[in-house]
Amino acid sequence: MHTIKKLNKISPVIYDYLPKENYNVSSHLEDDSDAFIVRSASCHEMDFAENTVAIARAGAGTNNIPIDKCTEKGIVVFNTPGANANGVKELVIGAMISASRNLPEAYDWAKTLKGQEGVPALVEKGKGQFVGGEVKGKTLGVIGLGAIGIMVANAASAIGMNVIGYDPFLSVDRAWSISMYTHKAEKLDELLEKSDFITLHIPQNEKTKGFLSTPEFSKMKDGVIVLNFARGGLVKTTSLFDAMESGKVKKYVTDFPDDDMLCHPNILAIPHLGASTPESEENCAVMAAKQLRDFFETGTIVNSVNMPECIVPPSDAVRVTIIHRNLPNMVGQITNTVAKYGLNIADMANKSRGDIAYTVLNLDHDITDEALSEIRAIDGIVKVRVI
Ligand SMILES: NC(=O)C1=CN([C@@H]2O[C@H](COP(=O)(O)OP(=O)(O)OC[C@H]3O[C@@H](n4cnc5c(N)ncnc54)[C@H](O)[C@@H]3O)[C@@H](O)[C@H]2O)C=CC1
Ligand SMILES: O=C(O)C(=O)COP(=O)(O)O
Repeated sequence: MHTIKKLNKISPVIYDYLPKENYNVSSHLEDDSDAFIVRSASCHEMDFAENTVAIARAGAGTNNIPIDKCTEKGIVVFNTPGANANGVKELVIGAMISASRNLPEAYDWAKTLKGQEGVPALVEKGKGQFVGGEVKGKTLGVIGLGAIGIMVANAASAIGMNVIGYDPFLSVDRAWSISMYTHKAEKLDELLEKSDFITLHIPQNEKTKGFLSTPEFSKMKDGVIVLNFARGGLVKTTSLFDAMESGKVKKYVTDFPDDDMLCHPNILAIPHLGASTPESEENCAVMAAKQLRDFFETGTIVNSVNMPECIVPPSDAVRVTIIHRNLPNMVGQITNTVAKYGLNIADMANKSRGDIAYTVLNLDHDITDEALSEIRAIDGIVKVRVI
């Protein structure tokens, strides 16, 4: 029985993929669970137990997980790339149009007419104060052409916008799905200088914190609308407020508001709803549950943010999975130890990613605790598991 602690509310569809005969999935487990499934709850303060082998982020961003600490401890961190991208894309397009057409202000004003006489006439008389531009023919700058950025770019092209994308790390696979109408900027400045709307779709990490700050705002067009459905820390708040004060930024639309943004007249503050749709929640839960189950039952690793991809088919053999440092002669030492105990390796896989590597051995016979202890004692071995 594997224990999987839920750190957030996760779509119940996970139980279809993690049957209760083999998996105890609950939010009431102790912190020494074999694995965790999480959305946005912070795991930074957690101390992980020796038996913890995986964390599945049912979503895209993993800045709530201490990735380096997990790698040190041989904990595989998964995410679910693309599973909530459509949910975010739809909200970005909707919020962009809402901001341009002054819808939040208009909704609030319409409510003030409640109880007055002749509402239809008052509506006609007052509507002029909310005139707002159409997005067709305007330029949208998309920073980050990953799962979400590409969908936003393509949807914006489809409603007649000119789109400039910027992503110096664009993968070849992703490039295939970008509409031919998206102009790819070589330099961020080109996007900043030409865009009427700018939308952020990059991860938040040490390199991207404060990605938009005073130098970037100063290069933007006057009256630009900036959208942030990625993470709050990507925009330096003091620079943003200065840019709003000077009229450089007309509106800021954010899924990650902090206290001083909540009642600001030119900030559309959304309570992190990008992925909060039944569809996205289900897609993420299914993907996370499948990845955990594959990992527990076969040792397969896909969509990990800290370990190499390694797809190993199910097998009746005794399987030993080993996470270890990516150093010369690690595999040699492991296989020598196995041979010393008279065990034959029927099949094996070995993959690496930076400083870390993963070896999977299929053995013809059961492995003894003594042999396992000897493998664990090899310098550079991080985690050993028998399936
Ligand atoms: N509001 C919400 O509910 C949601 C927010 N997100 C946020 O959106 C982010 C992006 O999500 P996805 O598109 O699914 O991820 P993704 O990994 O598919 O795409 C991220 C893209 O950003 C690019 N990138 C990284 N650093 C960059 C830089 N310095 N300049 C330009 N491009 C850079 C990468 O090359 C990649 O193409 C997530 O990391 C997460 O923080 C994701 C899902 C839901
Ligand atoms: O997937 C992401 O990165 C998100 O921001 C979605 O977060 P959530 O799962 O809604 O807490």
